[in-house]
Amino acid sequence: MNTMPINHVDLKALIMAPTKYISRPVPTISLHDFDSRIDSITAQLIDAAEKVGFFTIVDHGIPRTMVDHMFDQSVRFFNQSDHVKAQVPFSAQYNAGWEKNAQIRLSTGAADHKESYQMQFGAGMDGLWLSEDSLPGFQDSALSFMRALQSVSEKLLTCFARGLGFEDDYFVTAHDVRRPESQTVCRLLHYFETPRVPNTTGEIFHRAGAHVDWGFLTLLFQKAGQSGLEICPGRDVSTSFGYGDAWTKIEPDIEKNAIVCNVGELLMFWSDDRFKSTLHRVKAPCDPEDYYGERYSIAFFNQPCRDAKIQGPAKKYPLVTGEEFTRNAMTRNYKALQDKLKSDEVASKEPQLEGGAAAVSAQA
Ligand SMILES: O=C(O)CCC(=O)C(=O)O
Ligand SMILES: [Fe+2]
Repeated sequence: MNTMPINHVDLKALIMAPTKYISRPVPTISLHDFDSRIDSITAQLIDAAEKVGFFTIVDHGIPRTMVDHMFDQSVRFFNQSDHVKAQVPFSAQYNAGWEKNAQIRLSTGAADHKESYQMQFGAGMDGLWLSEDSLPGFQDSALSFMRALQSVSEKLLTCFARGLGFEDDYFVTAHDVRRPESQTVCRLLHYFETPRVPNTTGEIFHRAGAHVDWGFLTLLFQKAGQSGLEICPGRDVSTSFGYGDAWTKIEPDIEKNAIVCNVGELLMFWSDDRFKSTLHRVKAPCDPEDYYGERYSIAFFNQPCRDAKIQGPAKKYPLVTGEEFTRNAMTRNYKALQDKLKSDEVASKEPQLEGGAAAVSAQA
């Protein structure tokens, strides 16, 4: 939810300036012996959500072989020709499907150089899976992986409910992926290799422009060596674009099979702003030490069911449904982007603002 007005600064110049980094501990939280340690895990999660908005979880029970298998499936998917992938185009209505170079971020006013494919659990995916003939076994593998992520997510949702003083199953029920109202999304991401030679046009090859996620909680897998994810630390910058601020790298930790988690705007809202959604990006490579190769990542966005009733324990904000929250976020971002494009005079064509992941700063 990018609620703050856009800073009218020369973003391009700031993006091209050498990035300032600070090191900042991003908590690592183990889920081992979850049932007997739930209170201690809850305390750690709450602390991380309040102070950083980003944390990693380990000992979550998803074997690395399963993660690697899903990355292999992702490579298989993206290796299909564009013509084939275009058979399952991104649908704004269902927030699912494939997009390429279509997600324009509010922070950059330009499209990310990437392609992504979003999958859901239910009927919203009708017609949005490639056929078994084109990609045998893909759908089964993806759904098994998504179910595994859902079960890890449910542990975290239970802790967040307990930490906020709700019944333990409160968030789990609101995010029930077996229901047709489910909006939870798994997103495969593929960023293209970036040329190392400085380009004469000055075009910046954004990977994922700075944004905050608007869902509840995002779980992200990275691949060994394919770095680039960065967060802009500090609570104060969580709702503005913070260019020029100091960033912190979140390197892939494959040895520990870590899942990177971040609080989305919805959890911030639902906690009456107690938990902070944090600005992050996949950096446009520009410094010599940056990673310029192609990058694959997998994000799982916990989203509430359309009919979930959303209001924090202190009722700081009026109650909204899951559907309204999503629609409001998209409308606000859509409008903000249009204003930005107008003011930047870069609106040479109508941006592709389908909503959801391929929309402005959506799911992303
Ligand atoms: O690819 C990544 O590492 C991050 C992706 C991301 O932030 C998003 O899709 O919301
Ligand atoms: Fe994100």
